[in-house]
Amino acid sequence: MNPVIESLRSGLIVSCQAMPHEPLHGSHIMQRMALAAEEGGAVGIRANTPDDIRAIKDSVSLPIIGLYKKRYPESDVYITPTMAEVEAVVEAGADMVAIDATLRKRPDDQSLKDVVSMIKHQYPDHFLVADVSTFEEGKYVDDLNVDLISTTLSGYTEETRDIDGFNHHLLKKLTEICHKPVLAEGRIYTPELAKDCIIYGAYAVVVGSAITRPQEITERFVDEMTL
Ligand SMILES: CC(=O)N[C@H](C=O)[C@@H](O)[C@H](O)[C@H](O)COP(=O)(O)O
Repeated sequence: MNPVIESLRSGLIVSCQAMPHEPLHGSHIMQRMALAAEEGGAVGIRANTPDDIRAIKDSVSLPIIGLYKKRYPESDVYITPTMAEVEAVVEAGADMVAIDATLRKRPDDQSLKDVVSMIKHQYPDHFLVADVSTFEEGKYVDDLNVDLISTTLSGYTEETRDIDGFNHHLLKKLTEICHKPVLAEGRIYTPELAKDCIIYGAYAVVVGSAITRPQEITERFVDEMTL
């Protein structure tokens, strides 16, 4: 296995993301978050937008899963939706590129299969992370030329919107059938759950909000304290 992928095994990947409406938005802040994650023992960083990726690349030596969230009116696909965003993520210095790997209509009307082959053809040295929401999507993409599969979108698509919390069931099913390493991602709020994900067979665990979104962390405390 490639040393970059190998370095992620059984480790914690910290997603450092803040959208424009969030209090911690800003590449400098995400760079500090990523530094803190590195200091704490993370094995990788997941980051959104070319600016954040560049800033993090400047000061952190961990491999970066880059993505670029962009909304197009004609499609619900927003995680690195077209080749233009893939190119921007690669140019910014990401080692891996995460894309929406659901079977939904894409903004440029390309099929997922074609997008995956284009990316691997154009960027053969970059690793491709397929963000899925269901078992069927994971099974489908496992046969394409992707390097890792992540449970990122479970709970965020029409088909899965009733799923609340981390989807253990999806992780277990994917780790059973997929030939590619599977990342556990999405609403993993505790170290205990992250450890369980590794026990269930996750190759590595991606944690975002529980580490890097203090407004959400505060909210969970406040909710829990409401008698
Ligand atoms: C659904 C979607 O757009 N997820 C995004 C993907 O990059 C991020 O907003 C999440 O923070 C990331 O997946 C980590 O998940 P969590 O923050 O729940 O630990």
